[in-house]
Amino acid sequence: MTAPSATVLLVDDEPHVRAATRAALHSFGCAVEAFARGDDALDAVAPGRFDVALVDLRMAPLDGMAVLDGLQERAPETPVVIVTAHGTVEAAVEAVRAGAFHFLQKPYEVDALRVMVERAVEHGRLRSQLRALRAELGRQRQAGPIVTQDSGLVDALALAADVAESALPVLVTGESGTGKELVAQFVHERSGRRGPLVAVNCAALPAELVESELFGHVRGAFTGAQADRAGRFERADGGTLFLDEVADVPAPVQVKLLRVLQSGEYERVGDATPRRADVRVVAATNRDLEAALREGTFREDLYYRIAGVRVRLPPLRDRPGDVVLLAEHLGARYAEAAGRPVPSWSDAALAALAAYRWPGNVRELQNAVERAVVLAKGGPVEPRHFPEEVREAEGSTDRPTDDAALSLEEIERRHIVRVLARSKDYEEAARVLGIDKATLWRKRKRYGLG
Ligand SMILES: Nc1ncnc2c1ncn2[C@@H]1O[C@H](COP(=O)(O)OP(=O)(O)OP(=O)(O)O)[C@@H](O)[C@H]1O
Repeated sequence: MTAPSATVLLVDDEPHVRAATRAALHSFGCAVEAFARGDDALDAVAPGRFDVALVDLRMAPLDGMAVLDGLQERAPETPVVIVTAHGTVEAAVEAVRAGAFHFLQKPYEVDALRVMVERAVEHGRLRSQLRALRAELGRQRQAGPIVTQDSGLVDALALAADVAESALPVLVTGESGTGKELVAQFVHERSGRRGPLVAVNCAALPAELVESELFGHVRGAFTGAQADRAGRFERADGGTLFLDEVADVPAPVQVKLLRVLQSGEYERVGDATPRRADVRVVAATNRDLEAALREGTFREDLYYRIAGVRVRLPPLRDRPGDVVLLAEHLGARYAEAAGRPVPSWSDAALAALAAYRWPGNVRELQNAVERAVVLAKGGPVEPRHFPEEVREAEGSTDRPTDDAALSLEEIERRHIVRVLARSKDYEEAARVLGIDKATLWRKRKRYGLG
């Protein structure tokens, strides 16, 4: 058997057929879960739990077609082989049309069963691989150039480019939506590594699953581990692993992470066999890792291992010159992908973009820009095409403001916002405003301008 660890779901209401099929499957190394009823079988189904399903067509209360339907809904990756009685080829063909992988006519030889299961398992594996590849391609297609004119960010990217070809880990820090994943792609593309870029978000996983997600597990390692499974390190072999929200790696797993970073060695959960992976790690966090160090929730040795090369991404509000640049870039890119004309921007729209604080950083800007391009229907983008909070950030929007009702302070704040948006750095803004940098800094703090 090519796939000795394949787990087969067997659904047949005849006890002797179940027993005989189970014995045959065991004899070529498969694990089997057998059910007499389709509804009980469907209750046991979860994505990735079975490598192949062998389903009898004629059963009650649920027949094979209904089980096929349920399987496609709950575990679309699992290939289904429909088993039919002699002379019911038409129904079997119908099942294949409805999405079954193939059918097997009773009575069949054990060898025919073996070949069918082997082919179905292989088919399922290829399908999963294809899906993973498509996801990777989608990820790569989305990645565009990193657009910035901020000198701090340019320096940080130059450092990332300098170390890209080495195997050194890189730590990318920045608020949510500042482009950490984009930097991981930037490093991977310049690394010359032929393997894939695989991403894992440690904060999105329940703590008890992080280890098995990173390193994989063997069948039976814990409840729900129905089959052997490769982890992200294994899948990223020869490539790059983007470890997002690294501060959320639970303490016991941090030790194992340190080990794989130092020696390339790790073990799957439930298996003592050491494995090796050649993986470059780009870690990211939007939290204060130094604070986590002080609090003792993040290991110091791991910190020094991953933070040797550090790329700091400033929040968008601290890169006022980037907002308009990015809006134009993202607007043109979106319009091109959506087959719409490249948008033009009214002055009021640009002023509104520049005045807003963008707590969700570039991701929020991207959403606002895409929405505006759609709503503007090919005409110039106006403030009314932005979400309310963006519209309201600037006084000079579509809604005329009664300037006479504003305090001097508010007028000063708005003027500073406007000048910051048009200046390439704080020095230039201070010059335009006719104040020194320290005064500008105090005013920025007072008005919450980054
Ligand atoms: N400087 C930039 N130039 C062009 N696009 C950018 C830039 N920064 C971010 N983006 C785009 O903004 C979106 C958010 O970026 P990304 O997903 O890399 O952020 P992140 O910091 O990883 O966010 P999170 O912490 O929430 O996961 C992406 O679509 C990315 O392509």
